This record gives sequence, structure tokens and C-alpha cells, in this order.
Amino acid sequence: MLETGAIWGITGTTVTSFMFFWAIYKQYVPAHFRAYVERYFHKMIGWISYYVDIKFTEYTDEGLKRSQAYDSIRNYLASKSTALAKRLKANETKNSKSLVFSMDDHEEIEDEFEGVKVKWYSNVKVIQPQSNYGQRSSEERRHFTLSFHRRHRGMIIETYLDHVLREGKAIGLMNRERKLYTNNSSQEWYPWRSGKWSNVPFHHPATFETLAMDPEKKEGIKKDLIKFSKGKDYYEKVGKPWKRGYLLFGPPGTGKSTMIAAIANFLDYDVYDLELTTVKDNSELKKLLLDTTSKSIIVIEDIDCSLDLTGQRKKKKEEDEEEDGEEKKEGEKKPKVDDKQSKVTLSGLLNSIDGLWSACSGEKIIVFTTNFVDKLDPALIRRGRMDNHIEMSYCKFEAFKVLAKNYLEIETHDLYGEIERKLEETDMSPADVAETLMPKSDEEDADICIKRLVKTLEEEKEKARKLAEEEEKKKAEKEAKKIKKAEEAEEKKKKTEEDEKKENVKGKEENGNVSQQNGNSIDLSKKSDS
Ligand SMILES: Nc1ncnc2c1ncn2[C@@H]1O[C@H](COP(=O)(O)OP(=O)(O)OP(=O)(O)O)[C@@H](O)[C@H]1O
Ligand SMILES: [Mg+2]
Repeated sequence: MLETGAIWGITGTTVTSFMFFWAIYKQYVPAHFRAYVERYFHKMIGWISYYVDIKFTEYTDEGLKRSQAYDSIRNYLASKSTALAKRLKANETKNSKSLVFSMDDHEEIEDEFEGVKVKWYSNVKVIQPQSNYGQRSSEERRHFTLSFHRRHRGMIIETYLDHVLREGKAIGLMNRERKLYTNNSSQEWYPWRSGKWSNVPFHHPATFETLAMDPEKKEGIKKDLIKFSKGKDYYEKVGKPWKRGYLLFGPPGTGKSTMIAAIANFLDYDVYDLELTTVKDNSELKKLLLDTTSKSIIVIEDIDCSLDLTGQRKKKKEEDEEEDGEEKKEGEKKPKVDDKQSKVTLSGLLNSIDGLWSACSGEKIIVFTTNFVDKLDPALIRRGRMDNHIEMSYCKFEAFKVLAKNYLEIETHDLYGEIERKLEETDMSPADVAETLMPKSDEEDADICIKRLVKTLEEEKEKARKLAEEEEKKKAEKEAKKIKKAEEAEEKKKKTEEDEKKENVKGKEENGNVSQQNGNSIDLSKKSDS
């Protein structure tokens, strides 16, 4: 009988020989021939093996969309890995105080369900696509493989996988940290770099309670959101993709961005802040939107400035303005578009937000914000696309009361009556009111801040009066200039007409003289004949 040492000796020699031949095989056998050999090798294994393998890839739809099944399996396996896997990957969690462990690449763990043992393998494959310029840039593609005995095929497919996906989804929701995403330019889209979106934890403190606006309007929005988030079956019944569009419009500082944060906190959704100017074309836009998850808000801020999406109407308006010689209003943001950079078109955007592509994953809210709603193409904001149009207006008394409660913790004051009147007469944004109300030092109490607001409102009113006067003056000057120009044109026209008349008369007279001379010459000839 062989001793243990001898057995190790034989095994060691065998392994060394195997590794030697494997190295020779890899080095000298051409890649296409190796692929051929490996294909038949796997086929042969399939004939003799009692085990069934199922592969779950990280991306589905030819790499376009992240697989939800893969994410659920990863969550499920992470919960098992801490106790079972030999090699773990550690990730930081929400508060980065504790770590979450998951299965490392090329690791395996065993799971047991209703007395049946299965094995999970985590795999990663590095592929090297050839770029246009001959440079190689590698990508990592991950997948899990589930391996089990073929006699349990029915149970695994019907019951076990359902259990894994359900548990994984629940773990994902429990561990979920809400994120604020921003899109990367397409050069950074490889998974080993930053992917299509970069994210940071979303911790905006705004809520509907702290949002200053008309309470009735606020209640209406909250009800609409609740109905939407619970409306899966309803949307299915009426045959509409489960998404809703919000258009937030109003002057700067009236709380449009704050409202988005409040909606995200209210529904517990992620936020995708889509910067359209960095999106190269329509197809890139589709890919970006496909890579967003459900339970999210997709935001395009200042849509009127993002791209030239305002269509023919804008061009026409600009032409009209040029004709009038009108200057652009102060504060009006110019489109920050470089035509060479982004080729996203209006129809491309419409297609992405409510074409067939938009229905690929549900429970999404799309929000556009703008300061100038009249500048937008009606096609972009029609109901069905932007279902709810919300005007964020200057601060009125009801909104002021919310701000006073938030910033000064008071619900009433002797000057409230005066403030109410003044707010009706003055256009002041909630951002300006909030800034005026905020105590600037420990010595400042509510009384000082409220009085400061009254003073600021008076100053604003005076400023607005002066501005209106100036505008009136400018308008009158412009009108006078227009009238003068019209009079000059009329005078010029008259003068031209008179000149033309004179020319005609002169011409006729000259013609008359010529014919008289001709008549004379005939007479003379007659005379000479006679
Ligand atoms: N309605 C509001 N309720 C509470 N706070 C507000 C409100 N509006 C503005 N604020 C305050 O003013 C700041 C600026 O507001 P926000 O950025 O939401 O304005 P906006 O309408 O998005 O402006 P812009 O059009 O310039 O993007 C916020 O941080 C918030 O503190
Ligand atoms: Mg904003």
C-alpha cells in the first residue's frame, strides 16, 4: 500500500505535468483551434455529466440593460457569502461605518433548499473589443452560474429560483441607499471605469412639510404622487406605461429643484439628473434611459436651455424679435448648446420619454423644469407627456407662513397682516424671503428677522416701481422712435412719388417738343418738294 507521502508525491507530479502541458497548449495551439476543442469538450461533458448549469448575466438585451435578476441573485448570495464563501469582497455601506460582504469573482458557494444542494459560481470574463483607432480597451462581463443535479430540474426552476429572486429583491430594497445619479460622457461608459451614470448618496433634506407653497396645491400634488406610486395595476389595466411626467415652471428661486427633492424623499425614489448637453445623440439618450432603474425620478433641469429643443416656434419667435429689434429679457438664460457636441433632437427626446423604449421599466417620474414655459414646444409638454403642469410662483402669504415656521419657529406675529398686504403687492421669490428671514447671528431673534422682511419688502416694492417707470419710459421712447421712423418713411415715399411724377411730366414735354420738331421737318421737306 502506498503511504500518504507517496500519494502526495504522485499527485504533485501529476499536477505539475498537467500544468506544464496546459501552458504548452495555451501557448502553441492557435486561439481558433482552442475554441473549437473547448466547444467539443463542453459538449462531451454535457453528455456524461449529471449536472445542469444556468447562467445569469449582469446585462441583458445585448448588453443594453442591467439585469434585475442578476442584482437580486447578487443580493441573495451576499447574504449567504459571509458565512460560506472563502473569498469575499467588502463594500462600504450607507454610513461607511459597517461593511457589506459579497462573493468575490471566481468564487463558489453551496446553498441548500428543501434538502437539495446547489452550487453558485461567480465568474468574470475580460473581453477586449477592437476600437476604431486600433486601440484596445478591455471590458469586464460578470455572470453567475447555478449548478444542480438534473433530477431536481423541475423544483429548481419552478420553486428555488423564484425563492432566490424574491428574497434578493427584498434584501435589495432593505439595503437600498437612495442615490443621486448624473450621466457620464460616452467615453467613460466601460464598466471598469464609471459606467453610464455616476452616483452619490442622496441626502437632500427638503420635504413637502418644509416646501413653501399654496397648501391646497401641495395636497393635490401629494395625492397625485400617492395614486401614481400605487397604480401598477391601474396603469396595466388602461394599457399605459407606468410613468408620469411633471413640468415645473416658474421664476428662479421659487422652489422647482426643492420640489424634486421633496418628491424623491416623499416616494423614496432615486434621482437621475440628466445633463442633456453631454449626451451625444438620440441613441446614446436611449441607452442612458434604459440604464435607469424603476422607482426613480429622471430630471432635466432648465429644459429650455439644455438643447435647441424648442423647434420651429422658437426660430419664428427669434425672427420676430429680430424684426422688432427687441432685446432679450434680463436674466434669460441662453441655450448652453454647442451644436457639434450634442445631436439630441426634439423627436429623439420625445421618443425616449414616451416611445416604445420608455415602457421598458416602470414606476418612473420624468420632471422638466423651466423658467420660461412659453419658450417650449407644445409637443414637448402636452398632457400625456407632461401630465402635471405645476407653476411655482412668487412667495404669497401661505408660503411665507411655512418659511417663517421653518426658519424662525413662529406661527404668528403682529406684523403678519402688513406682510400679507406687502406680499400681494410685491414679487419676491421664496428663496429671497427665506434668505431675509434667516437669522444672521445668535443675537438676531424672530422679531428682528420679521422686521427686516417688512423693510426688504418695502425696498423691493420701491425697486419694482422704479423699474416699471423706467420700462414705461423705454417703451414710450421706443414707440416714439417707431412713429418717427414711420413718418420718415412716409415722407420719403411721398418725395419719391413726387419726383417720379415730375420726371414723367418732363418726359412727356420733351416728347411733345420732339414730335413738333418732326412735324416741322416734314413741312419743310414738303416745301422743298414743291
Ligand atoms: N418654495 C420653496 N419652499 C422652501 N424653500 C424654498 C422654496 N423656493 C426656494 N426655496 C429656497 O431657495 C433655494 C433655491 O430654491 P430652488 O433651487 O429650489 O429654486 P429653483 O426654482 O429651482 O430656481 P432656478 O430656476 O434658478 O433653478 C432653496 O435651496 C430653498 O432653500
Ligand atoms: Mg433649480
